[in-house]
Amino acid sequence: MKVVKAYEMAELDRITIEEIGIPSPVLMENAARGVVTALLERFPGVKRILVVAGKGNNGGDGIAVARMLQLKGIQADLYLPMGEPKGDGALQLDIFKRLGYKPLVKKPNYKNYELVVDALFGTGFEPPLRGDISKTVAEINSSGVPVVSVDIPSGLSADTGKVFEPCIKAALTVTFQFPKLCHILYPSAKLCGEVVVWDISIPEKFATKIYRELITPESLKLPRREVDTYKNREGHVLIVGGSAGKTGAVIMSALAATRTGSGLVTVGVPKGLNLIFESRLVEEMSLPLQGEDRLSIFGVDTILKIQDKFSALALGMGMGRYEEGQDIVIELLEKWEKPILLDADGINNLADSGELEILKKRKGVTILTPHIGEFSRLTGLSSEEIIHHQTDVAQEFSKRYRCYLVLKGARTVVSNPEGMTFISTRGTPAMAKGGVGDVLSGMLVSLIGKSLEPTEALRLGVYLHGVAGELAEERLHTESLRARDIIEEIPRAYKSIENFLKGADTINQDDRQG
Ligand SMILES: NC(=O)C1=CN([C@@H]2O[C@H](COP(=O)(O)OP(=O)(O)OC[C@H]3O[C@@H](n4cnc5c(N)ncnc54)[C@H](O)[C@@H]3O)[C@@H](O)[C@H]2O)[C@H](O)CC1
Ligand SMILES: [K+]
Repeated sequence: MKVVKAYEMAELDRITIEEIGIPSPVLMENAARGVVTALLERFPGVKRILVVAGKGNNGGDGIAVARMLQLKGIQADLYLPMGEPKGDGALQLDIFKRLGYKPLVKKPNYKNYELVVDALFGTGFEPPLRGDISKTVAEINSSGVPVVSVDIPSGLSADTGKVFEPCIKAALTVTFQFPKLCHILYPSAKLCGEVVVWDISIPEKFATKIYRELITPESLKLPRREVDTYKNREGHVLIVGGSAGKTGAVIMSALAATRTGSGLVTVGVPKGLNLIFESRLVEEMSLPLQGEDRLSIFGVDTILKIQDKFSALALGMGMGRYEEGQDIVIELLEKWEKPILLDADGINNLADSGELEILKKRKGVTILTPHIGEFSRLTGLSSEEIIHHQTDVAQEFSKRYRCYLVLKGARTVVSNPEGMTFISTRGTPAMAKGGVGDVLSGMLVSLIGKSLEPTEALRLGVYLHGVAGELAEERLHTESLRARDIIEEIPRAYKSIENFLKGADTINQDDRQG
């Protein structure tokens, strides 16, 4: 499913109205019907509703909602704090009045209602809120009455994860045709409550040029093993990293790669620490590299000499940040010709070197998997800028440096050099713990090493990781989840996606998905 910005929605709207000929009041009628349906499903038996409507089309939707509820015998009072609406909203008010209903003449007491429908502003709103209407928003919020927002909670911008104050805090938001960025990205998504996306007859095919998409299970392709396959054909990945005090990162990546399906997994680690890895790993092999408590630059030659043995390389987990580390990263980016995934200190060392341009010169596939902090180091952008515009900044970086990016956060965004971005809404706050990123990099390099098309591999890996985290949380407890528990759930996560694709909907799609 595509995720849109306000101007894209307006354009889709325009094409539908002008080129297909569906009149705008029909779209408004569809929109209002969606709000009424979702509202009554979520709040069955509700009797006293207040609809607060603005002067634009969002207000028009609200007036239609009030009319539809009244016709069902539910008290739905209409309050127009900014006066009578224009355009299609005026048409709606006329219909409302012809049916014998009248808008309230005085400011209502919000507490007299069981539910407030917020139809003040939608996609036409440009924050921040100006004028007296700020007070109305604050009063609705402080009334404690649950709010259903039409399209977007009034006060938010459709285009970003940023929260603008004051802003309506909704229990339910009913949006039209496509979710907007504010419904998906944090922190704005927290103000939307449950999000329902309602079909209002805008054809999906008009949205092909939109570069943002949610990762949904039906869009995934699982790896498939031929009956006559053998271990090398399933990929042999090399995972390079580790330093004194940080050996666990490589171990977790390696275990995750095995569970994700690699035929063979080798860890490339400082030889001074090799015994630690040998004693913790069973199925995985180790390649002792030059270096005592961290990798030395001489290890690069050792790796390059046997490059042919491997299908992909992951670099950086627990390697440490140091000058020689920067040289290791740069030399491998230059000379390793197969797919390379850079994570953690691999990214930090690249950022510290300031040699990002080297990414453009690579022949093989390059994947960077930064979390917000690492991406901030890499780009100089503030954490807020990144979080609020996660798809935009990921897209820009991928296009500029011709690489794949997995930008990790409460939402994770995958972007490719062509500029497509994919958002995963799977996962849980329980996954905010050390080691979880190392597990992801092991899973991703495994799928890349199995020769899946890179965008497909990253979309699947990120989704699988989120589902495995949710399953671990369900089995254990939010506070108790360890990164290793996620590895243990990879098999069940695979199964749940497989069952879903077979048509048995056993996937745990909770309301975080919207
Ligand atoms: N295809 C669809 O999605 C459909 C959407 N519908 C609804 O229409 C709105 C968008 O309507 P629009 O008239 O463009 O804008 P709004 O109603 O959101 O608001 C415009 C209104 O607000 C004033 N304004 C703007 N910024 C501010 C500000 N900072 N402070 C105060 N006032 C502000 C502006 O001057 C206008 O008066 C969409 O969200 C849907 O709900 C259709 O009904 C169906 C098709
Ligand atoms: K609204």
